[in-house]
Amino acid sequence: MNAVEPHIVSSPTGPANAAPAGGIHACVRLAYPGFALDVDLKLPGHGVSALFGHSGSGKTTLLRCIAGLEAASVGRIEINGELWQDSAAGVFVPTHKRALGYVFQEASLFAHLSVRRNLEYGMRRAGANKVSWEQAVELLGIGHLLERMPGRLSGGERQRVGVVRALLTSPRLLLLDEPLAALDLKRKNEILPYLERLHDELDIPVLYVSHSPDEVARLADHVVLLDRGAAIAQGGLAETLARLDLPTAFTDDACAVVDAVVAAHDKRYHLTRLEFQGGSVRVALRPEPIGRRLRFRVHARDVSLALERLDGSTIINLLPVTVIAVADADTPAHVLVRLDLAGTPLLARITRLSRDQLGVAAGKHMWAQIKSVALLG
Ligand SMILES: Nc1ncnc2c1ncn2[C@@H]1O[C@H](COP(=O)(O)OP(=O)(O)OP(=O)(O)O)[C@@H](O)[C@H]1O
Repeated sequence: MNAVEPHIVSSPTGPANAAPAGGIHACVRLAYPGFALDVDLKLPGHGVSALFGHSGSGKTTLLRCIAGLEAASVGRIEINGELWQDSAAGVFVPTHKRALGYVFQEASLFAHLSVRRNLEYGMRRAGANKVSWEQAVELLGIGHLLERMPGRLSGGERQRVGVVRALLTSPRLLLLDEPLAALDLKRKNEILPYLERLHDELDIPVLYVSHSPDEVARLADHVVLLDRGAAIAQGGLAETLARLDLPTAFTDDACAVVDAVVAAHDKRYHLTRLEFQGGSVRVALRPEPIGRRLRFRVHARDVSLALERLDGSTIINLLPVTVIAVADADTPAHVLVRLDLAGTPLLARITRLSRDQLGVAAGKHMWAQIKSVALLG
């Protein structure tokens, strides 16, 4: 992690050579002694794209390239139709003209200015705001903190102020570099709902660097796995998590993530039915109203397989699935099975013995028994 001061960057008027809108394209190369970054990313122009990878895999370096902080980087960077860099054409828009908000592990605020003055300082240097003051302050829930001095903020509050400050610069792209890394679990859980609201209520694409599979599962729509400066996978979150061909380092806690909608509440048994593409599951009664979107996670170790529907069982979530592929798991005793549930990917971790006894192989129709479902958020 590079310790750099956060930027407050202003909104550019927009380079003359802007191309039609169309996602984030970051094709970047940069070499340090002993490390080379070489990626070609095509990411959606909305939602949260998580950059995930081990320490030293190049996540921060990639963000710094996108922000224009690495003058030696070469390649092409285009953000929803705005060209920030095209080395072949000699284009390099300087950082202060890239409409981006950058939030680091620890938001560094001016200690002698109140939260309000810190935010106003950022705004003064920005142009017309895409996100209003009221909207940004409300989204991150910092209205009651505006007159405080930074020294009297908790770590989580500082980060929320840092995100508001970044939003008030009218970014076309938000770069969040492990914004929760310096927080303990309690503070992390306090701030995550605010980050989820960002995602749900603002149309600003976010690149989110994280080491934490939990954060990625909870916040990301899209994921990029970085390994030694290369993007070894990129794609939709559910699809990428269910890939069996990635190094075990990324899959030792294999799970599937499913986006669902609250479909029904059963007050008698205190259960809620969540519907998703290809099926539904029942979970302990949820407070959310019918129609609310919810994401849940199913660990591969919590999914078992049967040849027939086993109704004489205490497991209430039984789903018909098709086996897509079988691969080695984290121990020699187990295999990971990728399953398809009418378009929704699931993973099961079963023993090799069961694989052979039940003839688990690609194309086979089976029943998945889901022992536990974890709601995210
Ligand atoms: N200014 C620099 N000069 C030389 N090497 C650097 C420089 N900045 C980073 N590196 C090296 O580049 C590699 C990638 O670093 P980077 O900070 O991008 O990784 P990261 O994935 O963000 O790691 P972490 O999760 O620990 O923050 C590391 O090997 C690091 O030592």
